[in-house]
This record gives sequence, C-alpha cells and structure tokens, in this order.
Amino acid sequence: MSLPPLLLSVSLGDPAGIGPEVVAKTWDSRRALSVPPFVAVGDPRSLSEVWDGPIAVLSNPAEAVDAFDHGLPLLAVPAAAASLPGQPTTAGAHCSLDSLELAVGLARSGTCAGVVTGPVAKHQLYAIGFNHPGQTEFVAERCGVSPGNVAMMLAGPTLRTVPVTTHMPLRDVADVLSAPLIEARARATLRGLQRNFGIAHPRLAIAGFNPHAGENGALGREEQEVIEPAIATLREEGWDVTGPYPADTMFHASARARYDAALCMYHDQALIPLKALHFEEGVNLTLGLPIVRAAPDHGTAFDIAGQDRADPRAMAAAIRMAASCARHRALHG
Ligand SMILES: NC(=O)C1=CN([C@@H]2O[C@H](COP(=O)(O)OP(=O)(O)OC[C@H]3O[C@@H](n4cnc5c(N)ncnc54)[C@H](O)[C@@H]3O)[C@@H](O)[C@H]2O)C=CC1
Ligand SMILES: NCC(=O)COP(=O)(O)O
Repeated sequence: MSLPPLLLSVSLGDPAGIGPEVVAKTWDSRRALSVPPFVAVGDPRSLSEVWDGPIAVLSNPAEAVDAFDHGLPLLAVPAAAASLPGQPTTAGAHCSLDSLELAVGLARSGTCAGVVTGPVAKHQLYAIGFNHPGQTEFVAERCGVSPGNVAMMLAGPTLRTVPVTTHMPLRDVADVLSAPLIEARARATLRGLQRNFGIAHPRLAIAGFNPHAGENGALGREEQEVIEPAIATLREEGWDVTGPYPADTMFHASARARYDAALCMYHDQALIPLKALHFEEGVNLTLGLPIVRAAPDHGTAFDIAGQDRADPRAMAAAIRMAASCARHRALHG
C-alpha cells in the first residue's frame, strides 16, 4: 500500500539557540539525511540570522509538501523583538512558546502527522510563567493526557531509555518514586514500543535506584519497597519486565542486547548512557500521547549558536523517527 507523503510540524525552539540552525541545515541535507517533508514554525529572523537559504513563508500548511523541494516551508511566528544568536530574551521565550503551541496544534488537528520540537531553554520559559517541567508535560496537557501516563523516551540506534522521574531536583527523587508511578511509566513505554516501533512483545529492563541495586537492602531499600513490587505487578499483567538491575552494568553492549528499552529511576541515569553512546543522533520521543511528538536529544547550545557549528543529525533523526512512528500508527493503529 502506498501512503501519501506525511507532513510534520517542526517548532524552531528558542530563536537564540541552535534550533533554527539545525532545522535549516536539516532542510539543506534533506536528501542525504533522508528527511521527509516538514513545515517549520517559528521566528523568520532567527533563520535568516544564521542561514541564507530559501525560505517559503506560507499561510497554509497544506502548501508545505509541494514547497518543500524548493525552500524551507515556514509558518511565521515573529518574535516581538529580534534576538541575537546566543543571547536569549524574554521576547524569544514567548516566541518559542507560541511556536510550540502552533506546532503541537497542527499535529493535534491532524493537519500534520506529528510534531518535532526544537530546543527551548527551560529557565527562560519558567521566567515567563511556563508551569510545566518541560515540553513533554506541556504537550501531554494539550493532548489531555496526565503527565504521569506519558514516558520520555531517549532513543538511539542501540539503546532506548526512559526516566521514571524527569526534571526535578535529585534530592526529591527518592520521595517521588512509587510503585504506581513506575508501573505507569513502564506501561506507557511498553505500549509505546508496540505502537511506534512495531515490537509485538517488548522487553523492558528496569534499573535499580541505589548502588548495586541496593545490595539486598544494605545500600538502600527503594528496590525492595518500591521497584520490586512494581515489577511483580507488571509481570502479573503479562509484560516481559526484568530487574531491578544495578545501573552501572546495564548499558554495556551485551546487556543492551537483552532488552528493547531500559526504565531508569531518574533523568541522568537514563540520559547519560544515551548521550554517551548516541549524542549525535539521539531522539527524545514522548510515548503515551494520541499524537507523535519527537525532539532532538540536545538543548539550545547557546554557547555555539550563530557560529555555524551546530550538528543537525539529531534533528534529522528526530524528524525521521517521528515520520516512522506516524507510519506505524497509520498502518497498525
Ligand atoms: N528538548 C529540549 O528542549 C531540551 C532543552 N534543553 C535546554 O537547553 C539548555 C542548555 O542545556 P545544556 O545542558 O547546556 O545542553 P545542550 O545540549 O544545549 O549543550 C550541551 C553541549 O553540547 C553542545 N551541543 C549541543 N547540541 C549540539 C549540536 N547539535 N551540535 C553541536 N554541539 C552541540 C553544546 O554546544 C554544549 O557544549 C537548558 O536550558 C535546557 O533546559 C536541554 C535538553 C533538551
Ligand atoms: N533532558 C531532556 C529534556 O530536557 C527534554 O525536555 P522536554 O522535551 O520535556 O522539554
């Protein structure tokens, strides 16, 4: 069966970050990087500041697929004031939020097959009243899904990880971890592997929280009191779930071959192995949503913005993965 070309929306992220540059470079390399059609959403000046390629400013996203061959299709969301690369502003933060809202709306309405979000600076958004930990939770709310029922998957060619807790102070993690939260993240992950990647019987490895997974309780009791009961519940439901494993020995090559995704207890436990292995092509995929949402694994990189040093491969990988997930969903429900 041949499907019509999928169109994705791609928000540019903070205008002062590397989002505009990696989106423009992705369009430049669209054939070499096998990138499907997308429409960018964001501040036109942030693109022309760092790129002199052709921009097709559109008023109707339906024109984007045809325009894509000749110029970077853009739905313009102008910032109230120009910002220079590397120098984030309040106006830029508002623009990144407005662009995110429009890009997500295009996916929610079915105009686009999914959304890929460019990097935003969380502290800049918090300063303008954004009251979500990150874009993941914002998109979940817009889709009417409880943030507890989505999973933030970081995916690369040989590893997928999901943190149970995401953007919170490390000292609060032990208090927040609970069997129901671990179970909810695990279910979102397992169903997400089925729905987005076509893995019929996904295998989930669950990390411990303490060194040596608690050493039988001598180095911490979260494994025995919280993680093991969650694993037992998930196994009773029929899922292929194992653990808790000491996190330090979960990510070498032969360990990775034994699972389809690793569920980790906190942000860095999940993101450090992924970025160590796959920083250049890592994708952040939100599971548990009615829409497809992906993002590159990197942030705004203000330190190199405007210097033509930003690597577009993670953005390209995010766009390719979003298209692949959308196709899986279209074909298999
Ligand atoms: N999905 C998102 O919107 C994300 C946003 N962030 C935000 O980004 C801001 C900066 O975070 P950092 O921890 O500094 O991480 P970062 O990923 O922005 O930068 C870390 C280092 O990697 C380099 N780098 C990042 N992406 C690169 C690329 N594509 N090509 C070449 N070099 C690259 C940067 O120059 C920097 O040295 C924070 O405010 C954070 O909230 C961070 C991660 C994801
Ligand atoms: N470190 C990953 C990250 O910050 C992703 O956050 P978001 O996609 O929820 O904005």
